[in-house]
Amino acid sequence: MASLFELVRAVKGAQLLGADVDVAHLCFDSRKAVAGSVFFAIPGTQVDGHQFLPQVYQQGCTAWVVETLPMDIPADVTYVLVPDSNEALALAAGEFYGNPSAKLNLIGITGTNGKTTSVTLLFELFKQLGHRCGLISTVQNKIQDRVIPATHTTPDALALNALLADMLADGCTHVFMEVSSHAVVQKRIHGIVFKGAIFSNITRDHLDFHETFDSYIKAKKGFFDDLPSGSFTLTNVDDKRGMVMLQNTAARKYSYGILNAADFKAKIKANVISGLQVEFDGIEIHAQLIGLFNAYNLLAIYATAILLGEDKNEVLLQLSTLKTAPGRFEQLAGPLNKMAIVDYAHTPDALENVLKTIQAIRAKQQRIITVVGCGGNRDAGKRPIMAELAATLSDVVVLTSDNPRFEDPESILDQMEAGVPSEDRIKVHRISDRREAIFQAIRTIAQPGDIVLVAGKGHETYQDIQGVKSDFDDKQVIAEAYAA
Ligand SMILES: CC(=O)N[C@H]1[C@@H](OP(=O)(O)OP(=O)(O)OC[C@H]2O[C@@H](n3ccc(=O)[nH]c3=O)[C@H](O)[C@@H]2O)O[C@H](CO)[C@@H](O)[C@@H]1O[C@H](C)C(=O)N[C@@H](C)C(=O)N[C@H](CCC(=O)O)C(=O)O
Ligand SMILES: Nc1ncnc2c1ncn2[C@@H]1O[C@H](COP(=O)(O)OP(=O)(O)OP(=O)(O)O)[C@@H](O)[C@H]1O
Ligand SMILES: N[C@H](CCC[C@H](N)C(=O)O)C(=O)O
Ligand SMILES: [Mg+2]
Repeated sequence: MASLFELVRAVKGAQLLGADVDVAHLCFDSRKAVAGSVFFAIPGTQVDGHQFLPQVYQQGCTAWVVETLPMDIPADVTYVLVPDSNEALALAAGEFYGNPSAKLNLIGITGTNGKTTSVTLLFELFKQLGHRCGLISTVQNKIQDRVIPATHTTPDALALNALLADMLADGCTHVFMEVSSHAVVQKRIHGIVFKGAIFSNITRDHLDFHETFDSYIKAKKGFFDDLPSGSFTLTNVDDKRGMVMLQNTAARKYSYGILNAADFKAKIKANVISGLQVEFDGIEIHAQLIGLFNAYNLLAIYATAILLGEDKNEVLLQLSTLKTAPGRFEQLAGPLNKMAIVDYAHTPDALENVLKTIQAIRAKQQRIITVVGCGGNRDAGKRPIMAELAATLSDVVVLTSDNPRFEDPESILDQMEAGVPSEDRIKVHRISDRREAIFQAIRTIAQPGDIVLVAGKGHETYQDIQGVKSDFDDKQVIAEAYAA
């Protein structure tokens, strides 16, 4: 139980009307409201949560947090009027769970690409260094070795604080989490105390939500703007917006880079099929991860570990043992020397990086066959760009579906195909059924020794068609194609 007044005391401009009450739960979804909950009415992207107030009242919720006053307020309701109910929810959730973030070494990473890879590697590294750790990521959440399924890259404020409290209760000292741009805008991380914040890179994505690239940049920058002076920031100075991110932060500023002057530098000695040979602070290591972009991920991880006070030699020793995150550049060898690579590249930048990496490490005679699609009800602007990149950087392309959601798969493919340069049309096939596309690519199009990149879904285990998620796992389908 907690007093409503106590829960919202940190919310600027909150006006409590009515007698203070004890609440047993916090909730922002009428479908989960139970008697004794305080209900936060949130204006969303689909509906306005305020419209569910009469319903939650019927369900026994007589404590409300609202941004606007409803017409009729029953006499037994206590309500708090706030300027921003997302912000109020986040602060109340922190208070309800005892502000666990402040008692953990919590590291957050934002950026278009590399978040899951980096937090997963940090989590594994710190476990190997002897710490008890938590992980919050797109693929999964983990408390040491216990898996808690993830529904979002960054959970909502309530789920996030509950998870951090569980991690703390379990004895975790270090937690590594992804911070999505949606989470910053929707204040899912408001009030969370980060010890460190990392910026990986920014390129186009999510413009369905943010509308312009500038507002997407501002959303990511908001993460750093809100950090207190006791935290540290670590930014990629080789990214054009790396320094912009830190312009208004009160936190200590550190940088990493391969091309430009930085506090933490790496030198690439070799980038081959078996991994990377990289030099950090004058010491060369072999890493099992492949591709230049992973050198950036490794450098950010190395720098974070040093900033958290870990021993340099011990960190470098462990870095070389780390393996790729699920669905990130996973290689699956097949019969006739065919090789499939499953990668979560679902943005133009990621696809370009992955294809350039494959070009750099392949043997001359190996052709690249790319199977790729673009998600429905997501940034449509990336569709022609991704198809163009696939066509120009591969020998053969199979355009296919990737979670069409509520859109017509053929219309998504039309938009992708429009980006293919006319001279590359000849290379491009179009098979909207993803299973069929993978089978064709592996069994019919690939010749012995060829490489098939299956991009966009990585670790995902479903295909979302019209809101129905059916089992679909690229790795599983590849294995079936190999065995057929
Ligand atoms: C666009 C977006 O981020 N939407 C998130 C947002 O929902 P919303 O604003 O659309 O909410 P809404 O449906 O309009 O409802 C408004 C309010 O009414 C409430 N409601 C609604 C219906 C009802 O019957 N009763 C009720 O009380 C809702 O609980 C909510 O409080 O808040 C919800 C609750 O926290 C999230 O589940 C939802 O994620 C949706 C499912 C989603 O697909 N989000 C994706 C885009 C997302 O968040 N992605 C990022 C980045 C991914 C990455 O690149 O890695 C992530 O962090 O996962
Ligand atoms: N540092 C990086 N720079 C550019 N591309 C990268 C980097 N790291 C990984 N990638 C590419 O981006 C894809 C997505 O990587 P990852 O899942 O780590 O990113 P993410 O930021 O978590 O993405 P999401 O926003 O979907 O959660 C990878 O499969 C790979 O193709
Ligand atoms: N978290 C991102 C990932 C997209 C991955 C791709 N497979 C898709 O479904 O579009 C999103 O929801 O936009
Ligand atoms: Mg992620």
